[in-house]
Parts: sequence; structure tokens; C-alpha cells
Amino acid sequence: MVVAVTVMRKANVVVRDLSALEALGGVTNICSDKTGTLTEGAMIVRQAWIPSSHVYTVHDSQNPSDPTKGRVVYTQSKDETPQEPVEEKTRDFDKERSAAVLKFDVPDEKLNISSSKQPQSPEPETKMTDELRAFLLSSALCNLATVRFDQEEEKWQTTGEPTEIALQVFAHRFNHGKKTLEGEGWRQVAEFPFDSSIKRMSVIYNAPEAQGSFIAGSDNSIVFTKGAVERILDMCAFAGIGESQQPMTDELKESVLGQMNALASQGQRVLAVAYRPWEGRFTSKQSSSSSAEEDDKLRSTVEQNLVLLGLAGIYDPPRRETKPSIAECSQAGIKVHMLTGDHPETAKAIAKEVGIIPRNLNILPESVAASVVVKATEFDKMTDAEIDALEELPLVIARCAPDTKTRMIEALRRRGAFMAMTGDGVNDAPSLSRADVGIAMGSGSDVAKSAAKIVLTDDKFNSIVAAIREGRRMFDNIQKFVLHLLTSNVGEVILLVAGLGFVDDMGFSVFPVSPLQIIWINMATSSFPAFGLGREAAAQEVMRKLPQDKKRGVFTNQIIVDMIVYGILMGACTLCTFCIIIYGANGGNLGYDCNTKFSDACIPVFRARAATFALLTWLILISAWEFKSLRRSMFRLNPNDDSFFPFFRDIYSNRFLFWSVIVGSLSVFPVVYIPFLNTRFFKHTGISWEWALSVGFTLVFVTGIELWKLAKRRFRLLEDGAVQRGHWGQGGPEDDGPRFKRTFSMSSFKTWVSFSRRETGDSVMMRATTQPRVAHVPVQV
Ligand SMILES: Nc1ncnc2c1ncn2[C@@H]1O[C@H](COP(=O)(O)OP(=O)(O)OP(=O)(O)O)[C@@H](O)[C@H]1O
Ligand code: NA
Repeated sequence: MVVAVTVMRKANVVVRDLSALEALGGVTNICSDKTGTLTEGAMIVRQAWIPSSHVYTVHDSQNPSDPTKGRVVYTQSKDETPQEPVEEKTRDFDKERSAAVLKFDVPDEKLNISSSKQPQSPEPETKMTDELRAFLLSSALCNLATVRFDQEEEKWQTTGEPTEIALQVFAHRFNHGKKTLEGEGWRQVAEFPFDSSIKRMSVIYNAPEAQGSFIAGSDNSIVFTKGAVERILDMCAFAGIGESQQPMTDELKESVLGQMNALASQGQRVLAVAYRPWEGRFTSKQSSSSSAEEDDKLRSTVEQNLVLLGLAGIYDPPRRETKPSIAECSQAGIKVHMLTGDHPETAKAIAKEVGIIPRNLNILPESVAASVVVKATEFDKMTDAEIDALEELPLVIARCAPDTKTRMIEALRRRGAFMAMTGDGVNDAPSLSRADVGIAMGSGSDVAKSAAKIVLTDDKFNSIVAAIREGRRMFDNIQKFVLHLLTSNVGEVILLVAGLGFVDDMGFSVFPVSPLQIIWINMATSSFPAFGLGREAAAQEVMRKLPQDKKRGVFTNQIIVDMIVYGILMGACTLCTFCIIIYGANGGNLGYDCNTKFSDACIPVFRARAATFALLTWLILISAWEFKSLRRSMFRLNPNDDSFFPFFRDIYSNRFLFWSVIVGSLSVFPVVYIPFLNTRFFKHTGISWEWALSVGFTLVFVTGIELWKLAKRRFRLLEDGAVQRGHWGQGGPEDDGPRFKRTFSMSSFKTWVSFSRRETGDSVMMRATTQPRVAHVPVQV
């Protein structure tokens, strides 16, 4: 256990409660945040759309905190509906987007080489307009993030929320950072903070003399607001400023929403930026109201009749490690759900990129496809019965509120799932404590951390998967430990109970092994190998099998049957040894009072005891080596290892176990031979030819275990359930196109051929119901 915790520290996981790590090994579903966990959490404004004016696109920016990197170009939109230019962009952007994931860590020199080779874009460089200026003012001022160039470290430093940093950096590109503006005399008079349940934020500023006049009268304060598009849009009465200002009609709303969808479906988080001139000066008396209720009332009077200034598309690339980790979960029979505060389109696009949902939802059966991505409001509206009636729970829940997380936990629990839930916010605490395993982010709030059992110091999704692997390893090792302990106990009990039948002339039962021998074996020799088993490395297939059944715990059928089979085998071997020496070689001479005293009459019994003791010790020790794997041969623990005799390397890989078995085996000799100690205390004496029996029966025992394991493998006895990947495996290969272009090999070609054959199947439903690509991953073959 202690070993486990230190290992996990290295993997950036802090375990506050050890049982949580073991529990994690049994997780069947993970509900993960998106921002920072599945994605980098480093956001860049990629596109800004200004109503009936321009689309600004940021190119070639690899460093999210450096406003000097990359260039901004704009596209003039003549039409009322600015749909077209953006669609033109889409292709170009898509290229960039997939590249962005790879580019983040590449040193700048290399990037410059590659970008300078690209043909220069024909688009004009940006020039400042009033519309853009208003947009930047609101983005920079309604913002708590800071961006500054650190002279000492010679790099750009940022503080604050990634979303706000992105906007602040964007404003800095035009020299409109908050610092600069406040230097020019912009003064904040009130703030209505961001809250993830209302998903917006507002501030009120007084403009310096004459500066604000292009958007508000010079004696007026100005309200700046930003937030989720659907919410802000409903509070807007106008769009645009100056001559191009239009009243917010349903039609215009539709067009703005269309615009938002275009950005969101590229995986961008879209924020609406708005403002409003406040009649006269907003005084601090108005802002320092006493009760929360009055605060809310004031807030709703402030946040109305807004003017939409534009949309910002902010991109947060998925972490490189996310998709492979999700694939690993899928192979391990674990489902990954994404619960995000973002818009459904954004959520969907990112979910596709990381493999939580297939790129082509049509490969799912219709009944499932309909509820793969849902909005929290829809989910919240459903009754428990309706949720339980769903064929599968949603994989993506968008615009998620803290309550939605709690409902999802309950829905999962009703389906018998054992779930892990991540969270970072203050109001995530209830769901974190209610989940079977709550996982908080190192960067998150202290409230979340204290409600969770596990904290990820690096926020990364793949650290969760590493912790699950560790939990499963621990569980497996506990199983091996328990099997080792119980097998020796069953063997000893059989030997001792059968020994009651060895009755001497006085009518006493002669012990086949003495009490001190048993104590010695249990305490001195077999405890070290048992600890050694606890240190076993994870088996290769540890993430290729179903999560353990929480109700069964360690005692699976396999463990119970193994324990009986091996225990009987151990009992039989030791009994035979004792019997052969007493009845075969000494005509059944059980001596006289041999349980208590050494005499010449007791020599046969004492010699038989020594051989039985040695054998029992060795069987228990060698069984520890055998239990390194429950199903694989001790002589070939790794099926992919093609060396002729990997035994010693495999056995030596766990040093502690190796040496405890070796030293334990050798300890038999002094115990048998040291005079006085042997006859007086252990009630046995030195032997000669009898050693052959001990060695011989050790070989019989090993053969017996190997045969039983072979039978288990051959006839697939007592297998753990195989992982069924169902309609589609998460994190799997792309499902919309041939893969063999990238890595051409015979096998990938074959898979591709079999795909395309299936793709020509009659209908989507056909494909879905005829079990498309069910990957049966056999466990421990
Ligand atoms: N600083 C902010 N100011 C205004 N609106 C914001 C801000 N941050 C986020 N939003 C809006 O609120 C929505 C949800 O944000 P929230 O912080 O709840 O999600 P998140 O927790 O960051 O996302 P995830 O759940 O994926 O980790 C965003 O999509 C955006 O529209
Ligand atoms: Na979050």
C-alpha cells in the first residue's frame, strides 16, 4: 500500500484515502470535466465575429499567453448574414486545429520555419475600427485576467481563468489590454462576477474624458458584459454600434446563433461580448446593496437592453494523451462521459476529437444516437423513470450545472455503475462527495479538494487512468496475497486433520508436523513472500479486463476454486511424504510419545517430520512464484516474450519476492540440522534420502499447478468476463475513413477492407444491429 502511494505521487495523483485508490480500480464509468482535464486548458481566441462587419482570425499562434505571436487577419463581410466568409475559413481552420494539438510544445524556431514556408495569406492585415474597438474594450475590461511581459524571465506571464486570459491576450494584440486602458483613465465602478450557473459576467466602467463617447454619451457609465451566447443574446436589444446598429430581431438572433454554431462546431468555446450605456453615472451607492436578493435585482436591471458587440471563438486543444487514455479505458470496460459547462456544439466537437463519441454518430443505433449528447436542461427535465428508460446514459452533457452532475451520479448508481467524478469548482463539492470516487483538480478550489478522495495535481485525464491502473494492480495483488495465504492454510489444515489418524500404540495421535514447525512456517517463512506478492508489477492485461465486481470483492469464483485445488494438492503432497517415510520405509512405526520427547523410538517420526516440514515450506514458497499469475504458466508469464526460457528473468523481476523465496528455501537446512534446536524444539531431526521425497513432491506440486492453469486456459474455466465494447469502442480508430493511408500494413489493410464492406451495408440500422466491430478482448489468455 505504501508502495502504491509513492508510485502515485510520481504520477501526479495525491490519494487522500488509500481505500479510494483501490476503489478506483473498480470504476466502471468516469464522468470528466472538459476544460483542463480532457483539454489543455490553455485557450486562444481563434476567431472574433463582429456583427455585419468583420471576421477576425488569428493564425499561427502557438503560445496561448503571448500576444505577439501569430497574426490577425480579417475578412470583410458585405452581406447581412456573415455566414459565408466563416465557412470559407472552416477548411483552413480545420487544418490548423488538428495541427494546433501537435504544435503546442514545439520550439518556436521550428515553427517559424514551417510557417514561413506556407504561402502568405492574401487576406488584408487588420485595421482598427470603432466596432472592433468597442469589442476589445468590453473583452479587456470585463475580465479579471492579467497579461504582462516579464522582463526578468523574458516571457509572457498570465494569471486568471483560461477563458479570460484568451480574451485579454487578444485585446493585447491590438494594444487594448486592461492595464493600458486603465492607464488611459478607465475606472471600474462595479462588478457582477462570473458564476458557472448563470454563465456570464458584467462590469461597469466610467470612461476617461471623451474616450467612451463613441459608444456612450460622455457623462454616462458603461456596462460591459460577456458570457454564454444563448443567455447574453436574450438580454440584447441591439447588435452593432454606430450606423450599422440594428435592433435585435428574431431573424438576427437566428443568424447570430448560426454564426455561433459555425464556430462551436469547430470545437471553439463561443462567448458573446456586449455593452450598454448606463443613463448617467453609476454610483457606488447603487452597487453596495445589502442583501443577496437586492444584488440579484440590481444585476438584472443592469444586465438588460444590451448591445451585442460580437462573438469570440476560443479554442482549447484536447490534450495529446487524452484520446489514447480514453481508448485504454474502453479496453478496460470503462465508459467515459464528458460533463461540461460549454455549449452542446462545442462539447460535441471536442468529444469527437478525443473519441468520447464517434465522429459519425450514424454508426450508433438510432435509439442510442438520440441521447448521446444532451443539454443539461433537457436532462434535468427528465424524470428518473425516463432516464432509466434510456438505452444508454448520455456520453456528453453540455451546459452542465452542478445539480446535473449529482443527478448523473444517481442515474449511474441506479444502473449498478461504480463511478468516478471529477470537479474543480466550489459547487462541485456535493457531487464529488456523493460519487463513489471523487477526483478534484489540483488547480481547483479547496472546497472541491476537501470533498474529494483523490486530487490530480496536474489536472490531466490520463493521470486518472494511471491511477485506475494502479488501483487494479493493487486489487490483483491483494487477490494474489489472499490466495497465497488461504492456499497454505487449507494445505496445513488438511495435513493436520488427516494427521489425527496417525495413532500410536498409546492411542495418541502423532502430529505429522509439530506446532513450532507450523508457527515457524507461517510467521518466519511465508509472510515475506506474501508481502512480495503485494509488490508485483501490474500484469499486461490489467487494463484489458472488466472492472472487478464490487459486490464480490477479492473472492471471485476463480480465487475460491484455486484455493481449494491448490490447498488439496498441498495437503496431499505433504501427507504422502509423511506416509511414505513412516509406512513405506519404517513399517508404520509411530514410536512412543513422539509429540513431546525425542527418543530412539521416535527417529522415524522425527525424520518424517523433517521431510514434511521442508516440503511444506518449499510448497508455500514456490506457490508465491506460481501466483504471480493466476492463469499463465510460471515459466512463461509474458506470452509475447519469445526468449526460450524467460523463467529466471521473470522471477527475478520482483527482487523482494525472489529473495524471500530463495532465503526461505535455504533456511530449511539450518532449521533441520542445528543440533538440540531441531530435536528439542522443532521435534524433527536430520535426514538423508528423505530429501529426495521433499524435492520430488515439490516438482509434483508445481506440475499440478501448471496442469490446473493449463486446464483453466484451455477450457476457459473461471474466466473473468470479457470486455464487450458494444456498438463502438471509445477512443478507437476514426470511423469515418480509411486509416491505412497513414500506416499501411497488411493487417490494417484487411481491417479497412472489412470496414468498407460493412459500410456498403444496406442501412445504418442494419449495421448497428449486426454488431459492428465488437472487440472481444479475452482476459488472461
Ligand atoms: N469568465 C467568464 N466570463 C463569462 N462567461 C464565461 C466565463 N467563463 C466561462 N463562461 C461561459 O460559461 C460557460 C461555462 O463555463 P464553466 O466555467 O461553467 O465551464 P467549465 O467548468 O470551464 O467547463 P468544463 O465543465 O468543460 O470544465 C462557457 O461556455 C462560457 O460560455
Ligand atoms: Na469545470
